[in-house]
Amino acid sequence: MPMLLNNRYQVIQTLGSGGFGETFLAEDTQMPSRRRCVIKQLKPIQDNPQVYQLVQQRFRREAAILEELGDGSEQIPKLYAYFLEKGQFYLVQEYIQGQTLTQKIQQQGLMSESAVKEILISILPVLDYVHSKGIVHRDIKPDNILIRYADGKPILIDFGAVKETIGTVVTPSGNSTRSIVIGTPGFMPSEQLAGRPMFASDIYSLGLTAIYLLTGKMPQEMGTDPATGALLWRQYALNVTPSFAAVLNKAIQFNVRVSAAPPQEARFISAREMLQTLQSGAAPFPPTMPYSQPPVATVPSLQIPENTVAVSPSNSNQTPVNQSSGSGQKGILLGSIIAGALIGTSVIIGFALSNRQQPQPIAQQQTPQSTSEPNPVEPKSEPQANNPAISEPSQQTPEPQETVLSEPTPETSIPQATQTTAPQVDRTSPEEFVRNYYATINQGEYQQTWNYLAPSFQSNKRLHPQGYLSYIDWWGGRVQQVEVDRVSLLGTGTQTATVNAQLKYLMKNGKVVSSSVNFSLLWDAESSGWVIADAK
Ligand SMILES: Nc1ncnc2c1ncn2[C@@H]1O[C@H](COP(=O)(O)OP(=O)(O)OP(=O)(O)O)[C@@H](O)[C@H]1O
Repeated sequence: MPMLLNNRYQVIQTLGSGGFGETFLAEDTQMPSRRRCVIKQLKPIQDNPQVYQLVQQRFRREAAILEELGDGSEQIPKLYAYFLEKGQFYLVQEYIQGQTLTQKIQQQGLMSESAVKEILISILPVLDYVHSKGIVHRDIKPDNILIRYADGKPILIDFGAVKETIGTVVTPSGNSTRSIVIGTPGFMPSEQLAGRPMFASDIYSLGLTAIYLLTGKMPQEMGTDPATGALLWRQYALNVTPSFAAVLNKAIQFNVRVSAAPPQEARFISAREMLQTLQSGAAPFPPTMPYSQPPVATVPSLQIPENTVAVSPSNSNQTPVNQSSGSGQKGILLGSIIAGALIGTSVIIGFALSNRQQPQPIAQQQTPQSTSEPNPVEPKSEPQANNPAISEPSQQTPEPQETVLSEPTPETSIPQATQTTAPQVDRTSPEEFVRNYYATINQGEYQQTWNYLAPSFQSNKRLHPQGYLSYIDWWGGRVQQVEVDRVSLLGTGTQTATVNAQLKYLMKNGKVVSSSVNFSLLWDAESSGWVIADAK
């Protein structure tokens, strides 16, 4: 008797299976056409009622995001339904008839530069759209891009955020955390490995996916330059033009710190930037320019399967979970060993980067259309410029629309988080937090500092008309550095603090502007850290 899920979906075959559960091809018996669908089963990694309830809430929220993404782009499968059955979570998605990029290369051989460019030009707007919703895909690789038979368009599948949700665990002290890092060894940049996926992490993975299409080689199969750590891929793709090679090299740069590194040594900061560079046909920097690569790229020098793995950067006794790829190579044991090796690396990098639990990137902006330069207004002349979190609104920017993501859900909303009893020991002081905020900005870690803003503050349209893009326009584009002269505590509640910071902005145009900012901080129990609710 074939399996009937949710008393509705008739399973036809298993498409894949791994640590998170199985993926099925099924027929919807309650549709006249018995339309086909893909059902993804996800099992929570920790089995206890408290976790189950949390995962359930988060799963609902992630499902809402997937629904929105699928509805907003025809290159993302639609979410038809989600349900819970026998303690497991299921997503019912549109079935795309097509071939993964891995299957395509295996069957048809390497792709030409123009074919790869075409795929990038078609998928980058999708990625830009996903990022505009505050979502990092986390697992871009040849297995997770399908080329649809009907129109030849690339389709982005298998978003990692849902799996991360499934990886929710409760620590012995009773705090919940997303304890796992989702991604695929070789395709994952170091910041993601360290538990801090950024929008630019997807660019890195996409760059390596493009290199795979040109070379037929997985990242681990190619050597790295011992001096720079750069991936030595050009020898496998000799026909690639220098300008296209330079675009790909910029996509796979280790460095995502825009202000701290010369532009030629930093990764593209957004999908849109990469798209524009590709479309302009110009090299992003002279191809002979040296570039840096993540030293961690050399860590998994074993023969690594391209499977998605989940590793824990913060909880090393968490059993790593490995999910097999659709190609049928399981490699669970090897994957686990590698995941174990990565845990050590992750812990070190994770601690080096921050003491905060991985924040969920949340950005509420719609895909901004304007590519114009921001107004070169000095901080003093604009009230917003005195604000630590703001950027100059571009006058040509369309008003972003409210989205389902704009409203913090009860589970992540600051008010609720602040009702929870926060740990009273080992709390970073509010003053230290503010100093750390600017130190992190000075390091160019804008994604991280953006995540220090409460969702309601992020979605302040006056300050951030284009969401995160406005934020990095300001910090990455105009401000060279911020000097913190003095930080003083003005008041505290049990879960709140008001802090004044006396600042000096060193602007890129050479001006120096002094400013006084009052921060309203809230304690976020979920991430065990302060968040900025307001700044004036
Ligand atoms: N919406 C979809 N339409 C058609 N095929 C799909 C869809 N989603 C997944 N698949 C295919 O199903 C197979 C299994 O997919 P999935 O990626 O969910 O599992 P997996 O490869 O085991 O997981 P992971 O990539 O997370 O390790 C793959 O061949 C994939 O291409």
